[in-house]
Amino acid sequence: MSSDSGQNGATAAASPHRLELADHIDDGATFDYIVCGAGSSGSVLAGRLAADPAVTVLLVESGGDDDDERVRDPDLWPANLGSERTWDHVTEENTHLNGRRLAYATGRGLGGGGAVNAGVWARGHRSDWDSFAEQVGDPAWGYAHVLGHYRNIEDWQGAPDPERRGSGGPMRIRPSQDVHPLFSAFLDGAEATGISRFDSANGAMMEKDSGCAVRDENIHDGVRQTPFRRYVADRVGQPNLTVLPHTTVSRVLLRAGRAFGVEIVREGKPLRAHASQEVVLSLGAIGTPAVLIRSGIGDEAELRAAGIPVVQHVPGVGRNLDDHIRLPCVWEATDVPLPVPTRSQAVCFWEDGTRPGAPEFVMYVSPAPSVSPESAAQYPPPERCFTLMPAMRLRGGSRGRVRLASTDPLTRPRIETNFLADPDDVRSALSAVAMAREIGNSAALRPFAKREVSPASSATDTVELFVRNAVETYWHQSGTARMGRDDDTDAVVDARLKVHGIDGLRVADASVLPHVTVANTMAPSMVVGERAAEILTAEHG
Ligand SMILES: Cc1cc2nc3c(=O)[nH]c(=O)nc-3n(C[C@H](O)[C@H](O)[C@H](O)COP(=O)(O)OP(=O)(O)OC[C@H]3O[C@@H](n4cnc5c(N)ncnc54)[C@H](O)[C@@H]3O)c2cc1C
Repeated sequence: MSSDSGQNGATAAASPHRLELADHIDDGATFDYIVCGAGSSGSVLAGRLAADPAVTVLLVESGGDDDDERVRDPDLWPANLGSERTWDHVTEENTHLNGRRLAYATGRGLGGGGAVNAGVWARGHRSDWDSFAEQVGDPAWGYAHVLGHYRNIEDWQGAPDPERRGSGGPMRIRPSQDVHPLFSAFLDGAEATGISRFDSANGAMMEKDSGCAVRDENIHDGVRQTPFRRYVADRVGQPNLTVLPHTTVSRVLLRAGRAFGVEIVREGKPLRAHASQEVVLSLGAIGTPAVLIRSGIGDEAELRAAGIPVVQHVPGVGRNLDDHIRLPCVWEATDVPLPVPTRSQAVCFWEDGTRPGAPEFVMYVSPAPSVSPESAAQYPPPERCFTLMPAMRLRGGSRGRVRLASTDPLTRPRIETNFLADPDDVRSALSAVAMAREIGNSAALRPFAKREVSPASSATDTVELFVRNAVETYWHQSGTARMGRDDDTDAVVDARLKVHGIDGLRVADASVLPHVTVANTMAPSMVVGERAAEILTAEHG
């Protein structure tokens, strides 16, 4: 392996954080496993597989290395948006959002979304995991089993909870420190609505219908703990692991119903890498369906229309795109000092009875304007303000779809979010905004709130117009290659993450989740990486 002379040149070579990454592979080189995508799931999987020195692993990533202050310092996370560290997808027009197109970024580079995100550690609710286990018919996806994965993943720094929290795992997790009074007031305001307060957002609270707490975060000594840094970086240099950045997977190589490698593009040149055991797609909920479709695995009518030879008719590929929608509501702030970093230190969850026992709503706070361009035009945010950001899950009728716009691997896919297509989701959005208004206008937040800016009304028509202009993604794209039972014709992979009808090909990332978890999706994506490692190790030794 030689030094990566990619984007940062000589200056970056002096950095103590710089890793000696591969800068080429031979055309036709063979590895036991090829893991495609070095994001939250792929990093966990590649790191776990490479722990066995007898196993060779190629980890391919389209983006660059992670030697970047915007990765290390979680307070700089917004600076990653629009940079080379993100795929800056833009959705198709959505008639339910007044024809708006949404910015729809995902992470790019070593660590993927886990290197650019806001550093919230949110593990998913018991009901999420139990519903996955039920949908795939395998208790190994259930909460009880997943708690074991979390105990292995975490090095928990908060109040001891040995039943639920791990110690000594790769990810150092702690409750947010030095909580600013704005966030304490937010928690007081949430409690005043009847929501109970918990010690941690990821302990017993993830077994209740509602709750509020200081958030947990994957930050240690001010440095973000990325899945890549914590699972892979220490193994870079091992002879059995090749990490190849700046390399894009164009398609899976398939013969007689079996995957035997991938076609990749590096510096504009196509190359092939072969896998003697398995190819795993961990390209995220937008990247994975795009590569499956380019490989001839997808809806046969769509493949034919794109001129791609049909290898396997799997109609669910790219469908069921799930996410949280975010509904930022703004208050002008008083002269009381506001926190400087834009990361929320508190969170609350609640349910509306759609899925009894499963919270549908989550809310964070930003001490800054965090609104869509259309909402900003309608309700200009003052210079000093804070934003309450309720978010909600979508019902089935509002799920979206990812399709190819071109067979070129670097051309953005077409993404339809379909947000708010289901009329019941409009009703839920109105109730989410009502809860934000109750907390934002509560006595607890009065010292911080000079006046409500948006929506500042309870009139249904006004709030509905506000909602359709305000909706934004929470960047929790999931579900586009979802797991399901063998007789579930819309599922893409089975409970063991194997692509239906194809041997030697698995998917391990947020795209396999049948629905988005209650809050953020990095930790659940890491569990998918852990499950994939558990499955592959059990099957291949
Ligand atoms: C701005 C932002 C803020 C977020 N905030 C939080 C948060 O605070 N907490 C939280 O839990 N979650 C957060 N998330 C979500 C979380 O980061 C993702 O859900 C999670 O990283 C998904 O993991 P993944 O492995 O499925 O995909 P990713 O982490 O996206 O990894 C996929 C990788 O595959 C690579 N790739 C894609 N296509 C190709 C190709 N053809 N060839 C080669 N490589 C390719 C990508 O570059 C990427 O590195 C945030 C996401 C974003 C974008």
